[in-house]
Amino acid sequence: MSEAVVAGYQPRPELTKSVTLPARPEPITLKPSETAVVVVDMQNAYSTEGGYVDLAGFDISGAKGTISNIKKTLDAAREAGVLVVYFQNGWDPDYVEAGGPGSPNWHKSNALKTMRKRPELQGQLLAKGTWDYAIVDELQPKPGDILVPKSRYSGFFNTNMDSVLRARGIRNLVFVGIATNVCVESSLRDAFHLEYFGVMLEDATHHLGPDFIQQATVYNVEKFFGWVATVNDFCGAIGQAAPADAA
Ligand SMILES: C/C(=C/NC(N)=O)C(=O)O
Repeated sequence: MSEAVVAGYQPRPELTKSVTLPARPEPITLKPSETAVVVVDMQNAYSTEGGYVDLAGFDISGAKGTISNIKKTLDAAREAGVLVVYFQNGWDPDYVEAGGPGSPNWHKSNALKTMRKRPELQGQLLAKGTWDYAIVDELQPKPGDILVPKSRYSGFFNTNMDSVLRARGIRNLVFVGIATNVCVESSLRDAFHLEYFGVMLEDATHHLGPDFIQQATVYNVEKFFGWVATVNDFCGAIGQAAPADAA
């Protein structure tokens, strides 16, 4: 699987001015040209009624607010010249990439389990080319954004995410998306082990499961793997690097 760059990109002048993002456990300095916002799996599957996680029985009523907070984040990031990378989770329509019974994914994936329980859904959940797999309308990628398809929870596993980032000199990753406790946390942990500075915008993520699980990931990120900030703080800080102010 390889990444795709959304066509029509107009290169912007390189922005070198650093900004300080108020974050926990302490503020973190970000240079826009070395920072990317990573949008994790904002597909109909994870945030729209009738999508996979809704059909699997998870509560996604909070997803609407998450979508609008992500939109705000992306508007501010693009304005400041920050790279936007989308992860898109799923498999080929025959589910070869999902793995068979020899893969733990076959046993743990709630999408695959839901389709085994309801065979009429076979071919519809997280299959490339379907509505379920598509990025939600409100967050459609823009020219210059990068799309990284992935087939497991972490966006660094069996993808070229690391090369894509290293080729562009990216050192800081600002994570938004769904689900906080699954693909966001898995990717942020892998980012940490690959020497990236990971920030999670807590109000631009949403969890699958009881509310305490969101707090568990926030705790893990803040204490062990990275930094936690809010959408308003990110937008305020990155706004300081808008082109008119660029050094
Ligand atoms: C449970 C689940 C989470 N995905 C995610 N994007 O966090 C899945 O893909 O089955």
